[in-house]
Amino acid sequence: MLSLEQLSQMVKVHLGLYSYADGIQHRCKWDIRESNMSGRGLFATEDIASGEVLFVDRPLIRGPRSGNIAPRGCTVCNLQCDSLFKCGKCSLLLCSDVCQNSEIHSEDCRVITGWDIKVCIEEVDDTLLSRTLTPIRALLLCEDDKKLMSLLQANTQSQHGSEITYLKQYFDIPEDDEQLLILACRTLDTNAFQIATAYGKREVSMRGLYPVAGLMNHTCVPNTRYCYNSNYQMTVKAVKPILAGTEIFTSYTGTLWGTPARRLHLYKTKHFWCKCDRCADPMERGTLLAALKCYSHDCPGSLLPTDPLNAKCSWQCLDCRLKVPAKYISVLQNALGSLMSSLDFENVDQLENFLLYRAGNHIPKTNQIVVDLQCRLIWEIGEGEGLHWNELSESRLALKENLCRGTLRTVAALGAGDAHLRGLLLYHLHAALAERARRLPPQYEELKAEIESTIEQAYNILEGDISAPPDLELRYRYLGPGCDKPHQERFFILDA
Ligand SMILES: C[S@@+](CC[C@H](N)C(=O)[O-])C[C@H]1O[C@@H](n2cnc3c(N)ncnc32)[C@H](O)[C@@H]1O
Repeated sequence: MLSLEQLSQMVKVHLGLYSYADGIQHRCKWDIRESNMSGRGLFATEDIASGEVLFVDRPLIRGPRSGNIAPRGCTVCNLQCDSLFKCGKCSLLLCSDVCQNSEIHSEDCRVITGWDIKVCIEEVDDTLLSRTLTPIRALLLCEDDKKLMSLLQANTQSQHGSEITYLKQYFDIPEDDEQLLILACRTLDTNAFQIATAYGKREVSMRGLYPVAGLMNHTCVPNTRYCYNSNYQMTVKAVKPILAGTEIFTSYTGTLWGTPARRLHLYKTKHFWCKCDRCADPMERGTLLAALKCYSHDCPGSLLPTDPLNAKCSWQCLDCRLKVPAKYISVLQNALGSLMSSLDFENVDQLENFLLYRAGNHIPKTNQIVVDLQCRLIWEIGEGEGLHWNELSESRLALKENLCRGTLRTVAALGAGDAHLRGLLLYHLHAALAERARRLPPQYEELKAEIESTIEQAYNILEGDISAPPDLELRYRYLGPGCDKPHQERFFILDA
């Protein structure tokens, strides 16, 4: 078996930090060690400052995600569009002659047409082919990259790799290829990251196998964030100071999900029950993201798990101390699920109405469902169809500002540091404040400091991130600190 030292060296060659040819090793501030969490992990070898880049990883393979309900898109440019057609030779989905004649497609097509086909080519399920394309691309890797892939953890539960059984309905896949495909599926399911797409672009969701990032273990309040550039490179940065000797973590779940939802997701997808400090704290650092309304009708209190590390524990009301067994909690959670599925998430009027006037009857305002609705409204108000800045009522503008402030408080209470979500929320708060100042110029002096500091902090967090709002930099230049243009000119970008 390969030692950690050898793995470290392979990883550093992959990152371009180590060259076998001249034996030069560039410095980096972390190493791979045995982790108390599980298997191996990344550890800081020196103190790392907040915002520092830890590494820039590139994917061994990338391509569409494996979910059943993934929308259809071009397998070369990833765009979801109306002009999709199937390649006549391999059945992969494409959107144009350019994509069909591309090198990416000719390689994909070469692998698939190399297998004997069992049915007529038109009968091949293009959705299944898209779902299996990322592991198929593992067959194109050079030997060194195949070796690096094989060194990553690969969970072997039966769900991982089952898509290859379906693929075999259509193709006679040689044994060696099949083994590598199954390994790639397992390795991807254990390690892959969803790749963010450009802001507002209609692309299919993609995943990438980033071997260095894949060595990071999970905690529910991680000390890093990551972002992508247009070449699919992933930059991992510290979101808070990381002391030498400390483990470097990422998160495999949503930041604003409550503990039961996060733990169940981690168990189903990554096969472990998280026991981090946040999971162990019934109050989730005061955020109460999992809280449910007390079972007792006349009590305004919130129910929380008595022992969050035990999925079958009873819940207790913070006010009246009523204890509710786990089976009734599931009933409550299912009822909430049904209530939410009755909402039309595209309809901002309906969401706003539900949030302001109905949600409180069913759910505490700290619950993750309410927080999720709040975020949906934040992202839409000012940007969505019919909700552009010049179309907004005063009350909607004020609502956006309040929702941003409330969600920023939740993110801060969690101790998430300069997480990506904080950057986005600061950007949206800035945008709401700038719109207020544009409408009421006399208020500008009062708002100026906050307009400047929110866009500066947002810029520092989101700079270089492909999913950042496209006007981030312009806003930073015109509305951030240090701009020497007169007031009216600074605001011209909002009118543009
Ligand atoms: C992407 S790998 C992380 C690196 C892995 N430890 C290794 O040795 O390659 C993900 C797997 O690591 C394990 N893991 C990660 N974080 C964990 C945690 N907080 N607690 C328990 N297991 C964890 C789980 O088995 C999970 O499926």
